[in-house]
Amino acid sequence: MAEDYDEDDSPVANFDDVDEDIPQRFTGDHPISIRGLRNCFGKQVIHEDLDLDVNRGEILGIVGGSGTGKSVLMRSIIGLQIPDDGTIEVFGNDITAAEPDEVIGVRNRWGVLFQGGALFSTLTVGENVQVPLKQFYRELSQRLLNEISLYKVVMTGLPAEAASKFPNELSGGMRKRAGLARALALDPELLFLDEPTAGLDPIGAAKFDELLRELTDTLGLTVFLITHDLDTLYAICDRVAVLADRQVVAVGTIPELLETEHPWIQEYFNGPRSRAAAATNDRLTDTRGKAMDKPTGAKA
Ligand SMILES: Nc1ncnc2c1ncn2[C@@H]1O[C@H](COP(=O)(O)OP(=O)(O)OP(=O)(O)O)[C@@H](O)[C@H]1O
Repeated sequence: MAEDYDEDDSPVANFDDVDEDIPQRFTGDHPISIRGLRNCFGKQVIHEDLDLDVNRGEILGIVGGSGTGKSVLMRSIIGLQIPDDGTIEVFGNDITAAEPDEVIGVRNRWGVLFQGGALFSTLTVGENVQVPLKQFYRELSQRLLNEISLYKVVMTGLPAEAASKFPNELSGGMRKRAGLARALALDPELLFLDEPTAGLDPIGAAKFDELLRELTDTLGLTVFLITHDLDTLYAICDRVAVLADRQVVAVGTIPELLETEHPWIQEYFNGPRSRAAAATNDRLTDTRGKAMDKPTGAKA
């Protein structure tokens, strides 16, 4: 992107040659495709021969008992954990075999919301959102950075004033939204979320879920969502992938998962908490209408 200057000598972006910088959106079926993944820490084997395809446009929930390797799987896909074996294709590129330059070209097409939000406490919310923008688009003027970050903040349902606040001046729910605004800074096609509703009260969690479903549909995102929250699984996930025994042992809609005989799946989805979540979701669907509440891509 070429640099230009406005009347007060601030550099402004020149978008004439911007097409060269922006990759085409991925049009294949599976923005993420994993085969034969193996991850170990010393003698501890976390994943062994793990396969997974994520469908374009879906919200895929990732569940599994504590320590089954959900976060390690996410870290492998975004290049923070080098696998011992296997291939991980993101947008059709095998990132495990890619040169660092190639990984950078893919990295600006995803956004990540880590557990806890991971905002920089010494930066305002707006400045936090500007961090990835500055990293990938060094030519953007401060004026444009301010405008883009404000737009992202408002898009996640925060008031405009939140952009000039520091993270510790916000509630837990607002901090999650601020983290989401930063994850969306680069207009990603893929969004990774690690337990985004952990620590939120049920109403705050339900509102965050609604926002996530709405943004996924309007922005055409594909979402990889690690969660323990059964309400989230029922309310917004198109499919759920279950990690157990070092692999993805099943992936499908919740009714499809219930047809499998895996003991962890039966215990998890047939337990009282799951039945309560299913009943709540059915009640909401009845009250507000199927079209509003059911995930668009859901088969169930
Ligand atoms: N950097 C590391 N070094 C050594 N062991 C690690 C490292 N990161 C993760 N592990 C181990 O890998 C296993 C899987 O961890 P991971 O955080 O992916 O689990 P998880 O499924 O996300 O768990 P939870 O639901 O409790 O968050 C755990 O036994 C953990 O101790």
